[in-house]
Amino acid sequence: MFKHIYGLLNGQELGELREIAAAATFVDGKISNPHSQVKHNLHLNDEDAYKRSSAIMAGALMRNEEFRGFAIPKKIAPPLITRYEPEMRYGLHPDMAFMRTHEGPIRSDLSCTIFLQDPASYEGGELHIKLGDGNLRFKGELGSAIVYPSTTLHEVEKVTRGERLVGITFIESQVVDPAKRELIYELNEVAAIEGANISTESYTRLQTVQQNLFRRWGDC
Ligand SMILES: O=C(O)CCC(=O)C(=O)O
Ligand SMILES: [Fe+2]
Repeated sequence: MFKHIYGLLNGQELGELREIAAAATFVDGKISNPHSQVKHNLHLNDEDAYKRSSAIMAGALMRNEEFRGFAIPKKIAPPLITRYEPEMRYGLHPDMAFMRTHEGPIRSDLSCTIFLQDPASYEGGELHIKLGDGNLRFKGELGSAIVYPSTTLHEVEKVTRGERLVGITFIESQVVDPAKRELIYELNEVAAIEGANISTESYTRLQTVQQNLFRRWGDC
């Protein structure tokens, strides 16, 4: 399942992130994956800038109800600003199952791209996700984010004009199994939408089902 979160970042946050990116130093993205033959991008590499920018993006994700409902996050890797200049791309790859972050190890259940650039200002650079013979392409609006399963094979297509600036992060969910997470998400969404339209007794029973499913399928 895929979730597009519109308006994740407000104007002030976007401004700060773009200012941080403009002043920071970037290095070859292979720093995090030296053996990759397909990774051609740039990672922000400046401790203070990383701290400030990841706090803004992680804060925006954690206050966003849509994100929390969909991802049921346990841990979020500090989001990292990544830049693609013309001719840069990140060829088809799977994401690593386990990652080390300076806040400790996490399992990547979901991957997330936060779009920090107006899509009209660059050409190419679509996030392309393969689903068997199917293909999904995302080029999000400024300030929006796409959350997708880390289990997919995906790539960032070549940027042919302008600059693609994004924040990337990985999320460990309280519900490991994607099918179970999706069922909990759907049930919670319907309960939130319809809760006021059913009797108090039925709503209480529904809440019991929600909590007991979560208790069975989730972990803390
Ligand atoms: O930039 C993106 O949209 C995704 C990058 C990516 O696939 C990764 O860092 O593993
Ligand atoms: Fe990836």
